[in-house]
Amino acid sequence: MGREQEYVSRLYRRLDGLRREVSARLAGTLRQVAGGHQGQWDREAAASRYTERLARLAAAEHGLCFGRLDLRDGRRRYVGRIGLPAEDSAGEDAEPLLIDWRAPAARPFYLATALDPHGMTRRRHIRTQGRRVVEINDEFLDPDEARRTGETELTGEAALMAALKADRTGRMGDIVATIQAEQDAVIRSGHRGVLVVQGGPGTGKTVVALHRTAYLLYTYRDLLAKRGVLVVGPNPTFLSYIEDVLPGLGETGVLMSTIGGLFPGVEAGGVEHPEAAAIKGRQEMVDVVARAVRDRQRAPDEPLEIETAQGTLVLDHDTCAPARERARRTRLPHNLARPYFVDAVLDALARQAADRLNESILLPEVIADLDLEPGEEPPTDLFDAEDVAAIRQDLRHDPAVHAALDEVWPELTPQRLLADLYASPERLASAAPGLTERERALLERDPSAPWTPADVPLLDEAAELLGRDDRAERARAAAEHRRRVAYAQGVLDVAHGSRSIDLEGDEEAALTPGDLVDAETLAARHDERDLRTTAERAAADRTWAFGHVIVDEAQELSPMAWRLLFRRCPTRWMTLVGDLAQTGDAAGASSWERVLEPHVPGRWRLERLTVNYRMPAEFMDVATRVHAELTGAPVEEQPRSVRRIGETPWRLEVPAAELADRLNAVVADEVALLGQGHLAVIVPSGRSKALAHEDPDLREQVVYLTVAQAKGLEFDSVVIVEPAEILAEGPRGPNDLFVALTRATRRLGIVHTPDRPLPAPLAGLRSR
Ligand SMILES: Nc1ncnc2c1ncn2[C@@H]1O[C@H](COP(=O)(O)OP(=O)(O)OP(=O)(O)O)[C@@H](O)[C@H]1O
Repeated sequence: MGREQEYVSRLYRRLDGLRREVSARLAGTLRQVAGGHQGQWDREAAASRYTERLARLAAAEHGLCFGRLDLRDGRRRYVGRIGLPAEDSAGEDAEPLLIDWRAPAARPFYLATALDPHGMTRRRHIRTQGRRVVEINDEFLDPDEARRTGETELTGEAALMAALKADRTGRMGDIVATIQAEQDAVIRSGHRGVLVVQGGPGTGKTVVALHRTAYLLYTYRDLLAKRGVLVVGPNPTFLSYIEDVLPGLGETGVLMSTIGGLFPGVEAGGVEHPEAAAIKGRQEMVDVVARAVRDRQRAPDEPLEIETAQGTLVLDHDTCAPARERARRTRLPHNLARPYFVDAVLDALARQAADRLNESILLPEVIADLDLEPGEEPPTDLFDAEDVAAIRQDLRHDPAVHAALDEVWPELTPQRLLADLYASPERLASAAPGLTERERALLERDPSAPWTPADVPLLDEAAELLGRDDRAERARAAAEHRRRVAYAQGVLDVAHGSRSIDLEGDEEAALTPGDLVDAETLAARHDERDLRTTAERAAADRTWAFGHVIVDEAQELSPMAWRLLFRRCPTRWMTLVGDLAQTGDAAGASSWERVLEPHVPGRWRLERLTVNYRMPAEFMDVATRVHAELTGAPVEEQPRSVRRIGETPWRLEVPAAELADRLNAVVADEVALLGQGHLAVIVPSGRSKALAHEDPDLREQVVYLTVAQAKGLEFDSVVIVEPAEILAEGPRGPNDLFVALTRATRRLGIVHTPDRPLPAPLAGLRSR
C-alpha cells in the first residue's frame, strides 16, 4: 500500500502541475490585450478551451487513479479518470503515468478474466479517500487457477460489492472503477446507427448510457463538440438524479432535457389527463396536425366581403380554390406557400376591382354618349395591364385585404395552430375524424392553459408543416452585411488615401491594409461572433442537428416523440436504453421493432444487459414473480442479481382508518434503520396530492413519490403503499408495480389495507 501511495502521490503532483500550467496559460490569455475583433475572438476561444481543460482536471481530483494492470512482460499500467502524460523531464517517449479509462489501453481492466487474461497477470483495484490510498484489492489472472476453482463472471468483485453496498445519496454516481464486461461492450460499441440496449431493472442501463456519452465525447471529440450530444430523460426529477455523472467524468458540454423541454420558447409545465397525453402521442396525430393545417387553407362557402379603398370586393370560393390549389402545388410548408396563395388572390382581386370600376364607369348612358365610329365596338375595359398592376399594389397594402387573407390562409405559429385547434370542437371534429367524440373532448382546452409535455412533439410536427417565412429576417441580415462591407470598404479607402507618401518606391513597406485584406473579409471579422456553448446554441434552436442522441427510459416515448427525436438526429446515430417490462405510459412501447422499423428499417442493433446490480436476489425474485403472474412474461428474461442479503421483503396490513398514522410510524422505524441512507415511499397517483411532492428533492432522506416519478431512481429502502391501487390505476398497472418493486437496494416493504387483494407473491410475504 505504501508503494501505491507513493505512485498515487506522484500522480496528484502531476495533476497539480498540469493545473498550474493550464491556469497560467488561461491567465496569460486573459491578460492579452487583443487587437480588434479577430484577436478578441481568438482570445475568447483559447480561454474557453483552457477553462474546459481546467474543469476536466478538477473533475479528476476524486478517485483520480482507481486501478492498475500488471502485464505479462512486467510492465504496469495505471488506469484513472483522465490520462496523465509523464513529467516533461522523462522525455517524449516515456509511457504515460496514467491512462484514461476510455483509452483502448485501459480496456483489459474491464475485460480481462482469469480464463482470458488479455496479456495481463493481475488487476488491482485501488480505493482512495481524498488523496490517500485506503484499500487495495488484487485479482490474479491465472488461467490454470481459474480452471481449477471455477471463475466468477464479475470483474473486480470485491470493489463492485463495496460500491453496491454503499449508502445511496439521492444522486447517481459513476462506475468507472467497476464497469463490467457486458456493460463495457455497450459503452464502447462502434455501431454508427441506432443502438438499443434492453435490460431489466438495475442492470445499469442509465449509468452505462452516461458512460457511453463520456466515451463518445472522448473518442469523437471534434465531431461531437461541434454538433453536441443530447441526453433525453423521462422527467426533471430523473434529470436531477443523473446530473452529476457526466460533470464528474469531466464532461460538461451535453444538453440534458426531457421531451417536454425540446421546443425552444415553450415551457411545457402543464399537467393533463394521462389519456389525453396518450392520444396526443399516437401516430395518427401526424394526420390530425396535417389536417388542422389544411383546414386553415380555406376556400369559403360563404363569400367574404372586403371593404377596400377600391370599393367592396368579394373573396369567394371560386377565387380562393384555384389560388389554394396553386399554393399547395408548390409543396412548400404552409407559411412559405402563403405568398403564392396571396399572389394569386391579389391577381384575382385586382381584376375584380378593375371590372367593378369598368362597370361603374361604362354605364349604358355613358356608352350612348360616346362618339363611336359606325361599326366600332364600345369599350369594355378601360384598364391596361399596368393599371391593373397599380390596383394590385394598392390592394396589397390594404388592411382590409390583409384581414381577409388572414382568415383564409393565415400566417401561423405552431402555438397558434394547436391552441386554436384545442379551443374549438368544430376544428377538432374536422381535423380528427378518426377520434371518438370522447377522445376529442379530452383534447379540448382553453387557449390560455399551459402547454404539456405531450404537446411538444405536436408543436414540433406543426412547426415542420408550417415552416417559417423568414424572408424579411434574411433580407434584413443581407442588408446589414452589405452595410458592413460598404463600411469596411470605406475604412480601406481611407487607409489607402492616408498612406505615407515618404515610402513611395519601397513597394513592400508601402503595402496598405487593402492589399492584405478585402472588404468582405474585413466585414466578416466584424460580424458578431456567437460565443455561446454548443449545448446553449442547440437548446435555443429547434432545428439543431445533434451529433449523437442518448435516450433513457426509451420505452416511455410515444410515436410522436420519436418523430421529434429522429428529426433532431439526421445521422441516426443514437443510443436508446430501456426496458419494455417497465413501460408505464399508455403511448409507450411494447416492441422495439415497432418503434424503430419505421425510422431506421433494418439499421438498428439490439444489445442486452442481463445482470442486475441494484436489487438483492431476494427482492428481484419477488418482483419477477409478481410481474410474471400478472403479465405471463417469462421469468427467465429477468436479470440475475449479483448478491443476496439474507433478508426478504416485508408486508404490513393495517386498517384503512389507520393507514396514515401507521405509515408515519413505519417511515420513522425505517429511517432509524437506515443510518445515512435514503428512503422512498411510493404511493398510488390517486393519493399523490396528499403525499407526493410535484418537484421532489431527492437529497432529502425521505421522499414520497408516484411510480412515474420513481422511474429510473433507486433508494436504500422503499415502502410501497397500497400496491393493489397502483396496479389498478395506470394503463399498464403490472409494469408500474414492477417498477415500484425494483427500486430498493437494502430494504423493501409494502403497506396495505385488508380489502384490496394482493397478487399472490406479495400476499405471501413475511409480516413486518
Ligand atoms: N458496473 C457497476 N459497478 C457499480 N455499480 C453499478 C454497476 N452497474 C450498475 N451499477 C449500479 O446499479 C444501479 C442501477 O443502475 P441503473 O440505474 O443504471 O440501472 P437501470 O438499468 O437504468 O435501472 P432501471 O431500469 O430500473 O432504471 C446504480 O446504482 C448503478 O450505479
